[in-house]
Amino acid sequence: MNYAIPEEFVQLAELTRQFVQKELWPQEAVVERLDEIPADIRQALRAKARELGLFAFNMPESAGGPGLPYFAQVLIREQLGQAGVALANLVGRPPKALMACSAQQRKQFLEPAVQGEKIWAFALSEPGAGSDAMALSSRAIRDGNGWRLNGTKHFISHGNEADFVLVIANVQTPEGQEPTAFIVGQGQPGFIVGRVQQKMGWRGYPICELFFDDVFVPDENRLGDVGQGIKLGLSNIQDSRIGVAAHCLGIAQRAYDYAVNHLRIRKQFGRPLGSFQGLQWKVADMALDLEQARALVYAAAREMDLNADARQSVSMAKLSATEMAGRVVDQALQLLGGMGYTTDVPLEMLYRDVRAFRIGEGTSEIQKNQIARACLGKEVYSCQ
Ligand SMILES: Cc1cc2nc3c(=O)[nH]c(=O)nc-3n(C[C@H](O)[C@H](O)[C@H](O)COP(=O)(O)OP(=O)(O)OC[C@H]3O[C@@H](n4cnc5c(N)ncnc54)[C@H](O)[C@@H]3O)c2cc1C
Repeated sequence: MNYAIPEEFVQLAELTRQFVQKELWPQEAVVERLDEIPADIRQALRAKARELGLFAFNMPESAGGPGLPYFAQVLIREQLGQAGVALANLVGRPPKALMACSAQQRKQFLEPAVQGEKIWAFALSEPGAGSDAMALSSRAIRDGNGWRLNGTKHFISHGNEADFVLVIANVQTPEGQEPTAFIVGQGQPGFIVGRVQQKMGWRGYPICELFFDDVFVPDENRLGDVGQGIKLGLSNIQDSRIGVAAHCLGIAQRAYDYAVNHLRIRKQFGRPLGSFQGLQWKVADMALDLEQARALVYAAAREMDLNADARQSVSMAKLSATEMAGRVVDQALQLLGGMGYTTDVPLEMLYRDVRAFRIGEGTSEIQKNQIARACLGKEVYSCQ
């Protein structure tokens, strides 16, 4: 399909495609086996991503990033999605919430994040607060020139290895509980890394429990104002959702390409598999499914570039692309037969990896809520 992609964005996507295929694909087997990215490989790949200008591709120029439009970011992320999740994420995307850094905080937090010198984790989810992010039980209480932070977080990506964690906790004010963002450094007294949570896919990409036991946070490590925590934490939720959607296009495309190639060369009953009409129709369904999702993702990114309220379109794109990728990878694996189930080909990895995207950055059900709210209007939608 012709999406009238500007030539410079086509080149960016091509540069990313080559990086993925030359640098990331060869490391997938070792990451899958070890469930971690060895330090030397991690450093080399981060350096390469920086050299190619891909690092922090999500950041605006004012933060030292390339200032790419969302459409270009989506094209890059789509290509990165063709690699295993942990490797794809080495191309850092610092939390956009850091844009709220004060002039003083920029040097210490924002700049090292954009340059890839410091790794960040974002800690919102708790055992009692998932889709309902407002149900936080983490608390911060005023203590002299700072705060005492107590609480438990879980599922925190890179929480065990991040230099800094952006923690959202409630502060009691006369108006009630006000979610507020705090920056906590690794190794600070009372900051305890708990279990690395074992999971189905995303090997080499740790998620873990974090405990905050009376951690002292100086006031200069508060990000934004009291009460701005959820707003800040979720300030890049549209970016994250469109990014996940684009990533899933990449996963699905890789699986689809693998399956189509297999149908061309594999023969059974004396004929290429691709000559059986039952399988041809599967390919047609996969191609259609993929292209429908791609059209939604590209359209939503363009809407974001127009500074429009793109919440409904982004939720449609996220819902459509993540669900589509699950279906396409499943069919692709089926088309490879027994080979698809082995670790000799990447389909079983993609099958495991793709599942989490229907959960993170707002589940499929939460995307439907967002879409329905826009369709029905807030008053009717929220009427009890
Ligand atoms: C791989 C991975 C990485 C993650 N990384 C991070 C991270 O770095 N930082 C972080 O803070 N969090 C992270 N998370 C957590 C993630 O954001 C949550 O898992 C997600 O928001 C869903 O919350 P939950 O798991 O508590 O599910 P729940 O909210 O308990 O939902 C359970 C089920 O109920 C459904 N449901 C809930 N409410 C409604 C409703 N109102 N209407 C209809 N259905 C509903 C959900 O869709 C889901 O199917 C990560 C999760 C995963 C899997």
